[in-house]
Amino acid sequence: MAPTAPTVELGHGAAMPQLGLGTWPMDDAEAERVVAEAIGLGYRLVDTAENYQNERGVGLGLKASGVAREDLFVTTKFNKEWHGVDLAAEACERGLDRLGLDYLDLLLIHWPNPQHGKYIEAWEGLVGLLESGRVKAIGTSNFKPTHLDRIIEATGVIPDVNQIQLSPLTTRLEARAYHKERGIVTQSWSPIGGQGGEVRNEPKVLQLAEKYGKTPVQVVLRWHLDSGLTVVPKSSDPERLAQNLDVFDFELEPDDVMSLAALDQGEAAAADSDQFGH
Ligand SMILES: NC(=O)C1=CN([C@@H]2O[C@H](COP(=O)(O)OP(=O)(O)OC[C@H]3O[C@@H](n4cnc5c(N)ncnc54)[C@H](OP(=O)(O)O)[C@@H]3O)[C@@H](O)[C@H]2O)C=CC1
Repeated sequence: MAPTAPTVELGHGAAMPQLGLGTWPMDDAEAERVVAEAIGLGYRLVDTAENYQNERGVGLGLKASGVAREDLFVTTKFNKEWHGVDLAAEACERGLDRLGLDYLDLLLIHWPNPQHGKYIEAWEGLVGLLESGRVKAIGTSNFKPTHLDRIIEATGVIPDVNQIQLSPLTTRLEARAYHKERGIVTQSWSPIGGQGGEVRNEPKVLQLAEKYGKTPVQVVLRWHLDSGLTVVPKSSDPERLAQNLDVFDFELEPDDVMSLAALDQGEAAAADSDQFGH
């Protein structure tokens, strides 16, 4: 059995596993099966979203796993239609209802949608949910430093987590430096390159896989962990789920971490949250 991922302490005190299960794109039936399997393998963090339309399946998978609620870490996110103080609270209640839970470990604003103009109000709503204890941690996703500046200035409350697209091909140095300065934990989405998967076929990755006797995906996941990042890789396959969690018995040498970061294709290769979002 693979080990359970170590945790990182978030700004508001919650302990979040450094590695968890991504669930996009899974439908309810697939999510129910995969979430239960993953927890059985040792996963404790599950990442979903209103937008994935699989929270009900995720919730059934959590229950089917038989693992106690307090030993699980559940993240969901809400869409821009809920960007408002009271609307964010309603989005949380609806998410909880779909998941069949009575609290969330982490609730994220999925995209800032700056053209919609209401993400500061959404953040104020999340601050209220944190204070009421309905959520243990609050955060953002796809927020740039300019968006983060505005919500922090408006409330004085720093997000626990900012979940952004990040891999050796999109290393997001500016965002990471900003997060580090403020104690925000960076969580990488599409950490192994998403469905296209280019990063896992990079010659440098293949060479390091050979050197460490690991798979290319294990090398890429280790790059995130050795760079101080947290990750939510997705797999629906039992063997790959086990493989992706089995990355806590080796570390990359610092030179190898740097050589993978040198694959960066720049900010333009990442989804632009000023232009994109649901
Ligand atoms: N906040 C946001 O806006 C976003 C958040 N996310 C979150 O991040 C998660 C991860 O991102 P995602 O885009 O899924 O990309 P990932 O980088 O996790 O890559 C997933 C792909 O890699 C394949 N894969 C997984 N493990 C292995 C392996 N060991 N060897 C070979 N192939 C493998 C999967 O296929 P298979 O299933 O067949 O194994 C799937 O096609 C999502 O599931 C979601 O939870 C994603 C996008 C946006």
